[in-house]
Amino acid sequence: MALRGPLSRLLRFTLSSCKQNRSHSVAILGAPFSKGQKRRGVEHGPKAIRDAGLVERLSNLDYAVHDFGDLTFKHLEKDEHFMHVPFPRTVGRANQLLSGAVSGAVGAGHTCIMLGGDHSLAIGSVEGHAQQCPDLCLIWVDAHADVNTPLTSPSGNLHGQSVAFLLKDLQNKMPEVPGFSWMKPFLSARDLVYIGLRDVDPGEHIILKTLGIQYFSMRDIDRMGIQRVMEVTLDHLLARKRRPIHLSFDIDAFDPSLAPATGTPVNGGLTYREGIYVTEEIHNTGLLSVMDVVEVNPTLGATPEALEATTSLAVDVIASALGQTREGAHIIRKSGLLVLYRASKRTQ
Ligand SMILES: NC(=[NH2+])NCCC[C@H](N)C(=O)O
Ligand SMILES: [Mn+2]
Ligand SMILES: [Mn+2]
Repeated sequence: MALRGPLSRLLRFTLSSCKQNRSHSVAILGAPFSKGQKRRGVEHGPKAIRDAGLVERLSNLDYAVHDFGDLTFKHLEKDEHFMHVPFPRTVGRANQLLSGAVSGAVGAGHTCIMLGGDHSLAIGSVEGHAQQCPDLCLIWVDAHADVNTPLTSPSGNLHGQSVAFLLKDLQNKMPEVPGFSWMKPFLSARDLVYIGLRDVDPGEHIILKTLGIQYFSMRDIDRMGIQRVMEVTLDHLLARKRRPIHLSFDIDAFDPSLAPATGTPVNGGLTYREGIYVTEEIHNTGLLSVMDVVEVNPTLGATPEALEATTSLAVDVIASALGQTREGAHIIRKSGLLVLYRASKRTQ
């Protein structure tokens, strides 16, 4: 597992503190990895999202954009199933590498955008973020809860189990999966909120209920409206104290009519406006520290248009999480400084 030049340089430059107010510099980390599930193609996600114009869009938002390229993941030869879980050591090693890269980027003061790859990558991404920011909170936007343990998982796929590896509260329910001895669970159930759920396995439902995890299913969004959902989400996570946000955004949270190029689509997902509202509100906290965008699988777009819709949607949610507004913005002079004026910030 080797690192490319700029990334290895980044890793050497780590600071221990976690800044509360994120800088105006963004690190992009590509994670072309697909072994957390059985459909190949999702490893081409980072290239497809870059090709949809990501760097240019973020530069237009006035960020210093540092694209650190793609990590290089190796498939381990001797990697037998663990129970019915495929490629445990390969997934474990990939996440260990990614964890170091995310920790390096956050430590160097960047807001970090991790482009997947499948959602098993959130294990390393959140773990690396927590190395720098132990008090982080996690917003998981997804059709799925991804909180199966190897014992509850119907598929065995690790992309459906990422959250179980993170949660302290599940420690005694998790067997020792080979490839993951480098990490320990660190997240409390109360530091996590789900948005967009609509395909939750029975074992996952037991976990959500017994741990009292705050979640908003698509039915909750229908009932409460996305504005109230975000109000309760941010209140739940930030009312006691302001702290860094990790946003893990699975593109299958969106309705498949908007994001068809993904491996496990589920009908009845977020509308474009609901998804963008989620990221706008997260941006407005000023606390976004790391964002994952995962499960874009370019080989599953039935037509070039279907693929284009999915990748440009991925770019839109990233830009929105980083401050692109629908109402517009302009530069003003304030005590001798030029500052970007966004009217939506007035209501904070
Ligand atoms: N990251 C995802 N798209 N996860 C889909 C998970 C589907 C199912 N719950 C499973 O455990 O296999
Ligand atoms: Mn999903
Ligand atoms: Mn997911």
